[in-house]
Amino acid sequence: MGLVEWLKSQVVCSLLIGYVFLGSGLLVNLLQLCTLPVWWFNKQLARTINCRLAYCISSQGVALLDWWSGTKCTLYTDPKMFPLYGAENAIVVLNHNFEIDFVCGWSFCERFGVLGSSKVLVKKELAYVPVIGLMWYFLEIVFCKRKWEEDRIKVRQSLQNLRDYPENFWFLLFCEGTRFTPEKHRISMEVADKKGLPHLKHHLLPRTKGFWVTVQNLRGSVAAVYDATLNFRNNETPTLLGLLRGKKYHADLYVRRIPLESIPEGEAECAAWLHKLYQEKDGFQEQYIQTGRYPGPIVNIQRRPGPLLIWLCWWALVLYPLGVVLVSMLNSGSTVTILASVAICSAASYLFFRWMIGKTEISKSSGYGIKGEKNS
Ligand SMILES: CC/C=C\C/C=C\C/C=C\C/C=C\C/C=C\C/C=C\CCC(=O)SCCNC(=O)CCNC(=O)[C@H](O)C(C)(C)COP(=O)(O)OP(=O)(O)OC[C@H]1O[C@@H](n2cnc3c(N)ncnc32)[C@H](O)[C@@H]1OP(=O)(O)O
Ligand SMILES: CCCCCCCCCCCCCCCC(=O)OC[C@@H](O)COP(=O)(O)O
Repeated sequence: MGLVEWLKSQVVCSLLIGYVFLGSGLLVNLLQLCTLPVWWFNKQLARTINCRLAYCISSQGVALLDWWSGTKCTLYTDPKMFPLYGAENAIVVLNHNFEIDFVCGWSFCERFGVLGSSKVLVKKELAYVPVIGLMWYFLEIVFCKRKWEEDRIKVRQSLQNLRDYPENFWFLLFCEGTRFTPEKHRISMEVADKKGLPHLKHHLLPRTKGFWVTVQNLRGSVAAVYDATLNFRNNETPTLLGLLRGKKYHADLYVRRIPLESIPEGEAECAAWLHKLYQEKDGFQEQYIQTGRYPGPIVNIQRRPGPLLIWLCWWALVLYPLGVVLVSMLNSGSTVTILASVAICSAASYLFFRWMIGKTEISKSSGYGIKGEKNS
């Protein structure tokens, strides 16, 4: 391990990254709250401002992935479709096996210029995560309780609201509804048996209602579904903690563009279409595992410097006051007081950031998809 790698792996670096993320995030949240009056007289302007503000938060995840850890993201897709990515609204259907799949999603959004406006059908519990929750609220992200009877009206309404969104967006759907675990897989295959559906080897049985209601409500304002399959080289199971410690991974994403017109309108037909899509996705996963690559050609798309520049600005802006406080403490306080204050503040921010990271960990995944267990 070289000196730079060793430095990156030190807990103090993770602490500083967490501190910058929380400090800048809370500041952006405050600015987002200040946009509230703008919504009354110019909704589209308020939305555009909030896309830019959200970019200032989520681009830090991209900087962490692309620049700090140096993780490579390779895109397999039809080069003819390439010019459309980022130039149209799309629904993205992605497998849900990895703890950092959302960071890779952000990275691809950034490369195609839709990071600030990207959307997702997300579980309600994440609305209460500091920084991210409020950011998503102002981005009009669609929250669900994963209880269809309670969700159906709210989800439909939230989707309808997006029809006149002023920026191009990708709407991400993890149709499996929860992260893959062997137990959830076994149970979902029992459901597949009951429904007379073929077994999937690498995916949970997809939930179809969210997909159907999204297609139905965004038809006319979204041009296509991007069927996306993500994997990591060398059988890696990447983690956010790994990224924070500077560990480099290599993500491979296979994307197929499917025009929205080709998706059936009726609920049952749409559900059958999605089940077929997941059987195909399962085939791509199998091919990746066997051969280390996907069927399509590779399209080169480089990381961009924007997230790094913004991150550096945040470091300067957020660490400066911390430095001033430390220096004034050194000048005035007793050594014991200084050491105690530094230890308490470091421990508090470490625990807080560690709790947030816990939200991404599959070992702490919800009981959703396991019979009789609650969703959260
Ligand atoms: C060029 C580059 C292209 C792409 C780049 C890639 C990506 C970039 C894109 C965007 C990035 C943007 C943002 C990323 C940032 C952050 C995202 C982070 C993560 C958040 C993700 C989540 O929170 S996932 C959880 C929430 N989302 C979902 O759950 C979506 C899927 N779920 C649904 O659609 C559900 O239907 C529902 C939630 C709408 C409702 O759920 P509910 O459970 O109430 O109802 P269901 O109808 O689904 O369930 C009942 C039926 O299911 C059957 N059943 C029962 N048990 C199981 C089981 N274990 N498995 C499967 N099915 C089961 C049951 O029999 C019922 O069947 P019926 O036939 O009777 O309906
Ligand atoms: C520079 C540092 C940038 C780091 C940013 C990351 C901050 C962490 C904030 C937590 C964001 C939470 C996103 C979690 C995404 C996720 O993967 O959710 C899981 C759900 O789909 C399904 O949940 P489950 O049923 O529990 O499997």
